[in-house]
Amino acid sequence: MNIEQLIEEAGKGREKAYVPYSNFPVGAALLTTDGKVYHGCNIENASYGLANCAERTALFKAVSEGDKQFAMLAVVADTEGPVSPCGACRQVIAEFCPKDMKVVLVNLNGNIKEMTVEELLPFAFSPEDLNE
Ligand SMILES: O=c1ccn([C@H]2C[C@H](O)[C@@H](CO)O2)c(=O)[nH]1
Ligand SMILES: [Zn+2]
Repeated sequence: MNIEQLIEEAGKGREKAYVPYSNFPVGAALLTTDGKVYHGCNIENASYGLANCAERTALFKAVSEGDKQFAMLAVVADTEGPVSPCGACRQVIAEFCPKDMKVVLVNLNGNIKEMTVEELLPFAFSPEDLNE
């Protein structure tokens, strides 16, 4: 699975978005090291603050199925430039994904920004910080 293919999968995730409040669908596709793809979409709620982003949906789906070895994440939304994941998602991405893993951020016009997990959240608070 290459970058372009994973971007296409993120688009499929976006089609499932439940966004009656923001009308801002976001899609994600999370590739495992053994080649499986988990799709994610944002899922909103009448209690607005309970919205779950596409990135966290994909990650939580994977972790809940026992997959925790990730190779790449793609995220797509209809933004002016490449979509920028929120702070909560950056923290969750940093929890589960290697620092040097590629995160591919795109919009519907084909603008692509490739970053690493560490670039997305420098100096992250991480599981190792809890070890004495
Ligand atoms: O990277 C992002 C940014 C925003 N959202 C969602 C949250 C909310 O449902 C909507 C508007 O913020 O977009 C995502 O899913 N991912
Ligand atoms: Zn988010």
